[in-house]
Amino acid sequence: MTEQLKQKLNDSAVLRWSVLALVAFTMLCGYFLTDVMSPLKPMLEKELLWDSLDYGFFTSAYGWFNVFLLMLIFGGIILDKMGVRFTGMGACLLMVFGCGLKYYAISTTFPEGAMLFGFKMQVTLAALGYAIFGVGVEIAGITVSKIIVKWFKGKEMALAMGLEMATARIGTTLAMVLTVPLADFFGYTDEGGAFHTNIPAPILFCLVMLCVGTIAFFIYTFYDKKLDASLDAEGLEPEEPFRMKDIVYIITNKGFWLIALLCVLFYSAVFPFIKYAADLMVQKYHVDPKLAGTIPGLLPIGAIILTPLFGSLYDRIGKGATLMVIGSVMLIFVHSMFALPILNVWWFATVIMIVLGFAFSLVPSAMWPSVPKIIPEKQLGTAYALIFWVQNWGLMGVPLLIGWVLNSYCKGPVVDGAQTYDYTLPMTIFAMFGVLALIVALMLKAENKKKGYGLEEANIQK
Ligand SMILES: NCCCC[C@H](NC(=O)[C@@H](N)CCCCN)C(=O)O
Repeated sequence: MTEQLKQKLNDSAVLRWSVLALVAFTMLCGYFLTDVMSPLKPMLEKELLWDSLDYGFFTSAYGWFNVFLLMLIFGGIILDKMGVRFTGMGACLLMVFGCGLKYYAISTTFPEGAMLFGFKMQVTLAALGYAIFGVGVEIAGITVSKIIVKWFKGKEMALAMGLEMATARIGTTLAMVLTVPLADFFGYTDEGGAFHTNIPAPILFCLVMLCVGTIAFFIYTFYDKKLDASLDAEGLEPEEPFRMKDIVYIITNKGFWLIALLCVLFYSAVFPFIKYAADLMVQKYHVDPKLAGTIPGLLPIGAIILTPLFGSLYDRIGKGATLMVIGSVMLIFVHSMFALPILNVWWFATVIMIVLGFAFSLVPSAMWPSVPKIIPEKQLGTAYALIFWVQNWGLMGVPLLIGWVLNSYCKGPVVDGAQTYDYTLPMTIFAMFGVLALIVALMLKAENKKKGYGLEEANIQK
C-alpha cells in the first residue's frame, strides 16, 4: 500500500505536473500584480498626479521589508522549519492583504496635500501594500522552488523550474497587455467630456486573481500532505530540519556569492527595466500609450517559450556557465541599443525586445538549476532565500535609482499635459549592470573550472 501510495504520488507524471500547474498558477497571479502598475505609469502621472520619483519610490517598495527587515531570510528559515504548506499559505495571504491595501490606496481620493513619510499619502499607502505583497510573493517563490525540488528531485527538475518560470511570466505578460485595456474599459467621461481611465480596475482584477491563486495553493497543500505521508511511511524525512551552521556553510562558499551577484546584477537590468519599459516605448519610440505595454509584453512571451527550452537544453547538453555568459553579453547589447539615439521606431524596439527575451531566458534557465550543483540539497531552501535576499537589494534600489535619475536629469518639455523624458541615461545604467553581470558570469565559469561544480555538464546523467 505504502509503495503504491508513493508510486502514485512521486512517480505519477500526471500528478507531478498537475501539482506543478497548481503552484505555478499561484506564481502567475503573483507576477501579474508585481508588474500591473508598469503600463500605468503615464496614467498615474496624468490622472493621479504622481511623478517619476513617486513611481520609483512605490516600485522600490517591493523589496523594503524583504531587504531591511530580512523578511526573506526569516521566510527561508520558516520554510525550512515549518514546511511548505504553512509558509506557502502564509505567503499567499500576505499577497492578498498587500494587494488589498494597494487597491484601497489607489482607489481612494485623499485630501490634497495629505502626506505620509514625506510622500503623498496615496503613494506611501500603495507602497506599503506593495511592500507587504513583495514579502508574500518572494516567500511564495522560494516555497515553490522547494516544492519543485520535493516533487521533481531525480526527475525533470530543470525543466520543471523552467516551466514554473514560464507560467509565472504569463502573469507578467498579462500585466503588460491587459492592464491598459482594462483601465480603459472601466474608464469614464466627465461632464467636461474628458475621458478618464480607471486605474484601480486592473488592481481589483489582480486581487480577484490572487484569491484564486491562494485557493490553488490551498488545494496543493492536500497533495503535499499526502506526499509527506507517503515519505513518512517510507521512513524518509520529508523535509530537512534547519540548522544555523547551514547559513555559515552557504555564505562562506565563493560559488554561492558569484551566483548571488550574477542574480542581483542580471535581474537588476531586467525586472526594474520592465517597470519603465512601457514608458520608454512612449518616450523614445513614440508608441501610442494605449499600446505601450504590448512591445515589453513580448519579453515575457518570448521567455515563456524559451525558458523551458533552454532548461531542457541544460538538462541534456550542459554548458550552464556558458549560457549565463552568452545571456549577459546579449543583455549589454540590448540595453546599449536602447540607450543609443538610433532607429527610434517601434519595429526596432520590437526586435531588440525579442533579443532581450533570449537573454531573459538563457540566464534564469541556467542559473537557478545551477544552485543545487554548488549548494548541497539539504541547504537549498536557505540558499535560495539568501540569493533572493541579495537580489531584492537590486529589485528595491534600481527602480528608485532610475526614478530619481529620470526626475533629476532626464526631464524634457511637458507635451499635452504629460511630462516627457529622455531615457539615454537610465538605459546606459542598465547596460552597465549588464557589463558587471558579464564579469561575474566569467568569474563563475572560471570558478567552476577550478572547483569542478559541474556547471558545464548535463543535468541528466547518462
Ligand atoms: N526556482 C527559482 C525561481 C526563481 C524565478 C525568478 N524569480 C525571482 O528571481 C524573484 N526573486 C523575483 C521575482 C520578481 C517578479 N517580477 C524569476 O526569474 O522570475
